[in-house]
Amino acid sequence: MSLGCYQTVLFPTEGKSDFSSLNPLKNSQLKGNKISGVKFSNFQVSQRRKCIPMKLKSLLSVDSAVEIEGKEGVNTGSKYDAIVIGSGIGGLVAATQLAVKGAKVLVLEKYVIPGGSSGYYQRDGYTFDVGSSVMFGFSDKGNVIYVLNNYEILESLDLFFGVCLSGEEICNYFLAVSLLIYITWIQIQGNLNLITQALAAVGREMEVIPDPTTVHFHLPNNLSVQVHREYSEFINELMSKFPHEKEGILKFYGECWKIFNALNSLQLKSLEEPIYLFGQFFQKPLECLTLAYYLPQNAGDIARKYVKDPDLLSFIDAECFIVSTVNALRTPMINAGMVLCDRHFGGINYPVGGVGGIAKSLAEGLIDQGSEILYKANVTNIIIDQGKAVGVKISDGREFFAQTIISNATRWDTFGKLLKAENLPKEEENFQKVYVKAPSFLSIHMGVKADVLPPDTDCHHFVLEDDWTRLEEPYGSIFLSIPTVLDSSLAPKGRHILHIFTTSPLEDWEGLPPKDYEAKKELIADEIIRRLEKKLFPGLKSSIVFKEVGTPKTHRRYLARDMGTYGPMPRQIPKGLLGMPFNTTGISGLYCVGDSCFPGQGVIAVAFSGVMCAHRVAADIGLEKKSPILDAALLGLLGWLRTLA
Ligand SMILES: NC(=O)c1ccc[n+]([C@@H]2O[C@H](COP(=O)([O-])OP(=O)(O)OC[C@H]3O[C@@H](n4cnc5c(N)ncnc54)[C@H](O)[C@@H]3O)[C@@H](O)[C@H]2O)c1
Ligand SMILES: CC(C)=CCC/C(C)=C/C=C/C(C)=C/C=C/C(C)=C/C=C/C=C(C)/C=C/C=C(C)/C=C/C=C(\C)CCC=C(C)C
Repeated sequence: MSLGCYQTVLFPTEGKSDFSSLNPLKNSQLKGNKISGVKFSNFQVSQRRKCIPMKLKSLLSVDSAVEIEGKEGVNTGSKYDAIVIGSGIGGLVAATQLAVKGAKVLVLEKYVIPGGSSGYYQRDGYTFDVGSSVMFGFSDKGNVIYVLNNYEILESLDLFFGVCLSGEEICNYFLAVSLLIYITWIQIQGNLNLITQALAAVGREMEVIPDPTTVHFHLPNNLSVQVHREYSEFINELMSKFPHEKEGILKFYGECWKIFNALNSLQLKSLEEPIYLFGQFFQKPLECLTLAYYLPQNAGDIARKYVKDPDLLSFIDAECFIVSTVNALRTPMINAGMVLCDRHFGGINYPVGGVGGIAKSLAEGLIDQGSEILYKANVTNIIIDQGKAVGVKISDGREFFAQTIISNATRWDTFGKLLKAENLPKEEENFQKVYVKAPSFLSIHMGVKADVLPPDTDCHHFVLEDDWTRLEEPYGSIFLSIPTVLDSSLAPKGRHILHIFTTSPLEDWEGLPPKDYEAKKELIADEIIRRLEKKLFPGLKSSIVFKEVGTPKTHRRYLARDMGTYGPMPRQIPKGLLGMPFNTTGISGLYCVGDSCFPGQGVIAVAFSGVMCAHRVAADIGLEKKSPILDAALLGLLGWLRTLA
């Protein structure tokens, strides 16, 4: 998840902006305004995971990437094609995509390094991911040959004949056919490896380590499920836990594959750009209609069509919760389809050296394209002239101007802080009616003695011990990532990293005197560690050699997200993705990108939002085809559709 932990003990004062003391790069040297010489230890890739699909190139050397221009370096009066506020993955993808189309872009980042919730920090020889380490959309499967597996074949046959055949009947009857088709290669476009594509667009490539298990669930009634990379292994394991629901399981996950395959076959660009959108409908009518059909639907409703067992439905809730912070009934089916299949299609892959390398590589690539990135640049206002966004002002008083302004701050921050309240467009009012801020997180970054982990421990765990009703409650579910299982170079020899997080509202942490605040952090962290010790790793507490606890206040401050929120979540049951705004806003020249835009939370989701945003902006500044009449018609139609959500 996105929430990072910077040491609140060191930086307890809200609003203080002495960034020199916050340098997360303990091994780097800050030379004036330029960060240089970040060196990572030798990358020792676990031999257990042999397959390394991509080659390491220019990873994590920020000598040229993190070029921080000084006051004199950036020409504040010059006109850029676009200014991007914030260098989260959403902002960086929008910026780099625009830069490769020929735009001159300036990214303004409040912090000292890029990445936002996908950043990193270093302490005592550990390299910690600020957010979690589960990377979707990061495979080499793009424009590839794709193999159908048995379950998809059965599902397609079932669809084709329009009948409900039992799993066993189908298996016997079509075994021979199925085996034949199994080895038939079917050419489809693979387009969902968006992180890989975003890096490749600016000539970057990262070595990744395939994760054999996306997540290991430890759930009530001693339900333990490992989500194996291989789809058939996962489905077999799930069916073995719920043998009476075999058919329902195949049908629910089969429906996810229909969505995934439709998505994966489209060329992904802005759904707000009519020439592209109509073109896709023309080229791939079935796929587009499939997506249009699922657009207003939620995963929980579809699961209930096929599944009756309450524990299995709760399992599907947990599957959805880890990617949307809400249960399946409130998770858009398109998003569920995307994540529940990509983990088996491209698989989850961890970048060697840590997640922070993605943002660094994008920032490097941006500069290579002739664009600029300025750190310690806290945007305080978006400048509006005659109803159009024309520039921004940063906290030291400097102003920058551009044809378009793209905000990677959340919509609440953009419209609540960077613009005056009277500028709140109707569309934003609607958004705030349909979506609320998801709670923030408590995160614990730890270094532990390696021998506390049993051999073959999985990298990611989700723990909810006794009571399904606690799934969405604060401190109810525990997320745990151990990235050193995949990449041992992230910690000193003989140590592992444990990154633990759980939902926590900001309100729990406000108004406490510093001593009570520290005591509360220790108390809650201890309880979480005790639960993990009991469930997973006996002796955990005594194995801790390093520990830092971040609270919602930490996240609000260092990620610049209102209330430290993880992202938007629907206020009530949503109509799938229908109510989620795209990138244009009610203010001419102002665009939003990131997790409060379609399709929502998640690194791959914000990367898609960046791709969409760059396409729409490029059309508006004349770098892509555009039709003003069709634009007006489509934007009107989409605005109207959103009011139905
Ligand atoms: N797979 C995972 O587990 C994982 C890990 C990390 C992050 N995430 C996802 O990433 C998503 C967030 O990505 P994102 O791109 O929307 O944004 P982000 O919050 O990660 O980044 C926004 C950036 O904008 C900067 N910023 C904000 N206001 C600013 C201002 N006024 N002036 C200058 N800079 C400013 C912040 O410092 C930050 O760097 C989350 O929804 C989360 O789901 C997921
Ligand atoms: C326009 C109209 C109206 C219509 C038309 C139709 C069509 C064509 C449509 C289309 C559509 C589309 C293209 C769509 C797309 C979508 C997408 C791409 C989506 C995506 C999504 C994604 C996501 C959501 C993701 C997420 C993720 C996440 C959040 C993650 C997280 C993770 C974590 C937290 C981890 C955990 C950990 C542990 C367990 C430790």
